[in-house]
Amino acid sequence: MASRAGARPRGRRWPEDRGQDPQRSAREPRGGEPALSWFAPAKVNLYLHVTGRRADGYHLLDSLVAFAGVGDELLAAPAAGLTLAVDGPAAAALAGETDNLVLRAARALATAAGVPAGAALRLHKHLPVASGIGGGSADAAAALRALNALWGLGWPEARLAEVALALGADVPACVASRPCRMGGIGEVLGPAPRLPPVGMVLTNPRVALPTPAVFRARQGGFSAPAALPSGWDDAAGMAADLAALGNDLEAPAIGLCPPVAEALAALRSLPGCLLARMSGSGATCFALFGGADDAVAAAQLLPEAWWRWGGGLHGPGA
Ligand SMILES: C[C@@](CO)(OP(=O)(O)O)[C@H](O)COP(=O)(O)OP(=O)(O)OC[C@H]1O[C@@H](n2ccc(N)nc2=O)[C@H](O)[C@@H]1O
Ligand SMILES: Nc1ncnc2c1ncn2[C@@H]1O[C@H](COP(=O)(O)OP(=O)(O)O)[C@@H](O)[C@H]1O
Repeated sequence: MASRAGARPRGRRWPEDRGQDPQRSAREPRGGEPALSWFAPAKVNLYLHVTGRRADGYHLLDSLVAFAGVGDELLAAPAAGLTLAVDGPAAAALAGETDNLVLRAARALATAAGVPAGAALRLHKHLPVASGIGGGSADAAAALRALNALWGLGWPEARLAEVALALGADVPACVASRPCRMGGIGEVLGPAPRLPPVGMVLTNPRVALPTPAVFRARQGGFSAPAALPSGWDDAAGMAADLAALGNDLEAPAIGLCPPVAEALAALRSLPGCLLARMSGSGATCFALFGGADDAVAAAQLLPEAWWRWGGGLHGPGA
């Protein structure tokens, strides 16, 4: 349930003077080793329509993606070789991971840039793994941004996004880490409608749900892309429009993992809940509220055994 409250007060935008990367922040050196930290926020699919399927089996999507004020944190320091240490409340879920997306991202960037892959990386893992909020994708994206700076590459976001797509369909959106309209298999990123300040609760009944299985379990045809306004003035108007849309992966996810339905019912019963829906391929579900304070209070009412978080959005709209 960590948020970046210590490094970035909730509801405040990043200061303009932090340099070219709004996710980068100064960090006290750890153990005498100078390090910079990058925030890897949770990705939330406010709606998700599966609009088609490519010949290679990947699905075409239409989704409005926003980022929550909770996430992992990646620290990067100069080093001759490439190392990664993982700690934090969700680290145990990655104990058996032999090919962490952070290391894959580092190697992919080094290869693409033709530079040696040298960095001492430390990942504070807070987000539940395999849970529909793109934690691994956010970590990979943070690594790309961190090493772009550490290795002095100065690549623009579009060039990083090319390396990102080879790591996962969600990684380009996580490189952007700002609200966007997602198309293609995840690599077509357009502007999002203007988002109002909203509160958000995220919860996961602590069940991992692998993305390929959920896509495989999907039945029926395809949905049309949504028609969205240019912006919303308040959370209630945004929730009302989103209520007319859906997450096409929600039904197959519930079929594979009934606790998703329990999480949705619990979110809908919270005072002030404007909308509750599953994110991505699940099992994490979100609820929207009028403000961040309402969401913080509501999250406390969910079962303690679940992963739960309440707050505001990351970036514009926060
Ligand atoms: C469903 C989404 C929605 O944002 O979120 P998550 O549930 O992962 O958070 C993403 O599209 C997930 O992106 P990501 O997790 O990066 O997917 P990848 O690693 O590239 O693909 C994992 C598997 O998911 C399926 N897949 C993924 C993306 C896509 N557009 N079509 C697919 O069919 C494929 O079976 C693929 O082998
Ligand atoms: N740093 C990482 N964080 C999370 N998962 C990782 C990481 N590195 C590799 N993985 C692998 O990627 C898979 C998908 O993880 P994740 O991005 O959390 O899923 P989702 O996109 O559904 O939220 C995990 O099952 C895990 O095996």
